[in-house]
This record gives sequence, structure tokens and C-alpha cells, in this order.
Amino acid sequence: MAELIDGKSVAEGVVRRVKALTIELMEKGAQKPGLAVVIVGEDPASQVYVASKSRTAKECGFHSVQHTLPAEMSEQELLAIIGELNADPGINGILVQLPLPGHIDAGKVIQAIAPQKDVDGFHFINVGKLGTGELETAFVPCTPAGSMLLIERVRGKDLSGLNAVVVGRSNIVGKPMANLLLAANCTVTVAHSRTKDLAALARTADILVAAVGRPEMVRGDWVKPGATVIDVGINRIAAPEKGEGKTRLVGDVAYAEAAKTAGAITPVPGGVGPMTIAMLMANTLASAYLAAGLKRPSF
Ligand SMILES: NC(=O)C1=CN([C@@H]2O[C@H](COP(=O)(O)OP(=O)(O)OC[C@H]3O[C@@H](n4cnc5c(N)ncnc54)[C@H](OP(=O)(O)O)[C@@H]3O)[C@@H](O)[C@H]2O)C=CC1
Ligand SMILES: Nc1nc(=O)c2c([nH]1)NC[C@@H]1CN(c3ccc(C(=O)N[C@@H](CCC(=O)O)C(=O)O)cc3)C=[N+]21
Repeated sequence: MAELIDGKSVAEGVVRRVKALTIELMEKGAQKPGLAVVIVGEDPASQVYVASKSRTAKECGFHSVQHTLPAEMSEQELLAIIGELNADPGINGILVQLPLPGHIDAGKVIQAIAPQKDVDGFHFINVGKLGTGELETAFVPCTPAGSMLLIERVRGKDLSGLNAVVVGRSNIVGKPMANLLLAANCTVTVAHSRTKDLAALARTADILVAAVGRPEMVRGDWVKPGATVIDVGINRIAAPEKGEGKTRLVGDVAYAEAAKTAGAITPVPGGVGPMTIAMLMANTLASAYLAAGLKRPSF
């Protein structure tokens, strides 16, 4: 039976460390780290995530600002707010919750965030730094960064000789995840919707990361015995057993089957999700340390 990788408790440990380092930073005379979270529209899932980001920021002792904007907000108005946050010395991190309403060009909005405040790590500058291994000053996207921390807990920091398969190639998860695994000396294969015989490929993986968005697509017989399985997927499915119209969260991996073969596996919920929130705090803290001319803390 696989070891359960308890993302929730690892995330709590990261938040505790952020809290302590925030106090240390202020004792050095620097200002309180500031995080601004911007949400446009009323998407319910986004509201849940934004609420937990703002709540955790306060728990870390940050100056936490939330801009809750109407869906009809124009692209120009949003860009103006980002400009103000870029210029605000009290703000070290800016996150604009995705997805944005269709009439707003998300790419343009993301690139308008000052790279040194881009705690999502989506700006070209930060993507380029990650791609070229300039990790000292890069902001790494929170979900891959959090997933790497969980992998390190199981396998250590040097993954030399291990085969990694990342299923999914999105800009916010799959591609940065592959870059981080490569930087840790894995042999990395990135799979996607055009990949032939995905199951056979998945079975070669010592480290298997699923970031697809298809509930329980990865079956138990796709998992190499002893593999480390990181399930990034968050899918809400019908849960009739809980009553009429009820739903529950499942990942991209069929957990019960996969846990029989895997060496270690993350649950959904309680795995990668909480790590995403925790790493957002770590990125904001890093930004505040860099702004104070100090070396960023490691996690
Ligand atoms: N826990 C967390 O903090 C986070 C979780 N997520 C979750 O992770 C999942 C992925 O999100 P995101 O990265 O934004 O995904 P995207 O929807 O942007 O991309 C999905 C990827 O999966 C690939 N894919 C789709 N179908 C298949 C298939 N049948 N076989 C193989 N590959 C396939 C796509 O291939 P192609 O490129 O060819 O289209 C694409 O690369 C979602 O469930 C999302 O909710 C996302 C962000 C944070
Ligand atoms: N600019 C931007 N940055 C993001 O990082 C970003 C985003 N937009 N848009 C959406 C995705 C998704 N995301 C999650 C954050 C926390 C959980 C999380 O805490 N999940 C809990 C469950 C929470 C629940 O109960 O729904 C868990 O998996 O245990 C999940 C997903 C960040 N995202």
C-alpha cells in the first residue's frame, strides 16, 4: 500500500516557516510583506481559492489586500489597477485569479504585472528564468513548486537517474513542472493529448505527475510499482452517495487503484492543492526579502 503524501501537513509546515521568517524580516526593519489578490467576476471555485489565499496571507502576518471586481470590468480598468499595485511599495506580490472573463486578454494582464511582484511565476521574465535555470531570482509557479516539495519529501532533492513523466503541458503546471524535474536531474518526458499509448509511457515513470483535468483518467495499471504519484487534478464529480445533487472532488488519478501499486501518492483533496496556497505565501515572502536586498529563504 502506498505511503500517503500528506500535502496538507507539509503546507502547514511551509506556512509556519513563512510566519517565522516574516517576523525575522520585520525585526530587520523591513516592512510587512504585502500580497494583493485580484478576482474579476463571481466564479465560485475562484472565490473559494481567493478566500483561502487571503486568509492564509493574514495568518502569515502579511499585509493582505483583495480586489473583488465586477465581471463587466474593462481590460483597461483592470490594467490600471495592476499599474497602481506595481507602483505600491507596500505590495510585494500580485496575483490575478484565472480564469478571467472572456472580454479580457488574460495574457496581456499577466504580462502587465511587474516581474518582481509576479508571485504566480507566469510572466515571461520568470518563465525565461525558470527555463534557463536562473532559480535564485525566478518566481516559480506555485503548483509545480509545491509538487516538487512533496516529491523531495519522498525522494530527496537529487532525482538523478529517475524517469519522470508529466501528463499535461500547460503553462501554469505541466511545462514548469517538467523544468523543475529536469533541474533536479530527472529524465523527463512530457505527455499530452497527442501522446501515443500514454498508459505504457506512464508505466515507465518513477515519478508520475498528472495535470490533465480528467477525473480518474490515470488507472492503477498505469503506475510503475513503487512510483511516486503526484495528482495535480482537481475535478468536481457527482456524488449521489452523499445525496441528491451532491458533488465531491477527485483528482486525475484513480486513487484507490493507484495506491495499491504506487510507493507514495498524493490525495485529492489534501495533496497538491494546499501546497499551491503555501507556495504563494513563500513566493510573496521571497519577493519581500529580495525587495529588502536580502537573500531569499529556501523551503
Ligand atoms: N491543485 C492545484 O493547485 C491546481 C490544480 N490544477 C488542476 O490541474 C489540472 C490541469 O490544469 P491545467 O494545467 O491548467 O490544465 P489545462 O487544461 O490547461 O491543460 C490540460 C493538459 O492536459 C492534456 N490532456 C488533456 N486530455 C488529455 C488526454 N486524454 N491525455 C493526455 N493529456 C491530456 C492537454 O493536452 P494538450 O496540451 O494537447 O491540449 C493539456 O496539456 C486541472 O484539473 C486543474 O484543475 C490546476 C492548477 C492548480
Ligand atoms: N492566477 C492564478 N493562480 C493560481 O494558482 C490559480 C489560479 N489563478 N486559478 C485556479 C488555480 C487552481 N488553484 C488552486 C488553489 C488551491 C487549491 C486547494 O486548496 N485545493 C484544496 C481543496 C479546496 C476545495 O475544497 O475546493 C485541496 O486540493 O485540498 C486548489 C486549486 C490555484 N490556481
